Amino acid sequence: MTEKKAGRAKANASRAGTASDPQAPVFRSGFACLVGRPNVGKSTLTNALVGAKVAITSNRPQTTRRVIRGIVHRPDAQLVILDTPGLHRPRTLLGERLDSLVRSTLTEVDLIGFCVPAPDLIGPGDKYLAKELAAVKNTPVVAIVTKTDEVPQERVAEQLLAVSELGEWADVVPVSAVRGYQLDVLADVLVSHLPEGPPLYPDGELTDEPEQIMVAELIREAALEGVRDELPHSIAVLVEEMGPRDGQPDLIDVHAELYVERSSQKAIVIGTQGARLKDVGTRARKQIEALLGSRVYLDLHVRIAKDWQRNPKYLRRLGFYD
Ligand SMILES: Nc1nc2c(ncn2[C@@H]2O[C@H](COP(=O)(O)OP(=O)(O)OP(=O)(O)O)[C@@H](O)[C@H]2O)c(=O)[nH]1
Repeated sequence: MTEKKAGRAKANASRAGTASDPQAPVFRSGFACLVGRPNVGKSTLTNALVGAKVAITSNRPQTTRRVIRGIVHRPDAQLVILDTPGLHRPRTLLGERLDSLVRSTLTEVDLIGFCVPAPDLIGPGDKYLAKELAAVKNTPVVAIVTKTDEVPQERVAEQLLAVSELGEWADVVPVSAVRGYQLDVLADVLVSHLPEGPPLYPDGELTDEPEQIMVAELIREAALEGVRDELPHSIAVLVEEMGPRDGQPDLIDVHAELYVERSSQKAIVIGTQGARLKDVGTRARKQIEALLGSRVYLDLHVRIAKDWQRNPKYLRRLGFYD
């Protein structure tokens, strides 16, 4: 069953027995997915729309490797956002899998948000994506010009025009996730393109991403802070075990492994006499405690998994399936 159908089945099951009322105001629901080059602000926008930190942001490209959902609950609608990794031309096996993940996601959603940052000139990456999106039939695409706070009004206007010329968009909306500019307008526009339907998830639920994956992403984010360019593509985190400690239900033990590809990278992550790893652990623990609302003991090990990005065995262990 596809994700969309599974969601609908879940929703229908929970509403069985409810008589339909012809006078009831229209409720819309569905899945939207934000695509765009790496670093264009998809995660930040997801967080801003959802109003909680569910996707991981960083000023490094391609930190989002998994589809993470945020759910916007409104009185008139429910918008489930799939936050996709940056769609890019495949370079490694990992890249190919990301792309097939993104492509299959695109065909299963009700709506696509195509993000293009206001400050950057339209480049080959945006054109490549626009072409990909044109091939996705029967799904409305809303073009979103992001980071408008970084440039003057005239530049925003220029970019709106340039983006409009890139393809057939259902709407074009400028927005600043950081300033909260036009977020409500964007939410209205996105919702207007959703089909009528009942809520897909229970009220109050922000994300159904398994907690372990979110915890792994928080550790990865902490490990990436302030490191050199080569590392982001080479770090992966796997949470081996997570759960309340025996006899201490208010303390959650998290055992995680941080994979790098080479011993030189291991040295960078660990730092002089383990100082950096200790710092990464402390920062990650605070984030995890905030996420889980509980005290956390974080046990973090660094391992070398040579060429894990090209090794199907490691990719499977890290949750990237064929
Ligand atoms: N000034 C400004 N910066 C923004 C805005 N939105 C995002 N950013 C910054 O842009 C950088 C990238 O944002 P992300 O949300 O991680 O981008 P992404 O598209 O999800 O990136 P990937 O996960 O690599 O695909 C971060 O440093 C954000 O703080 C915005 O509205 N204004």
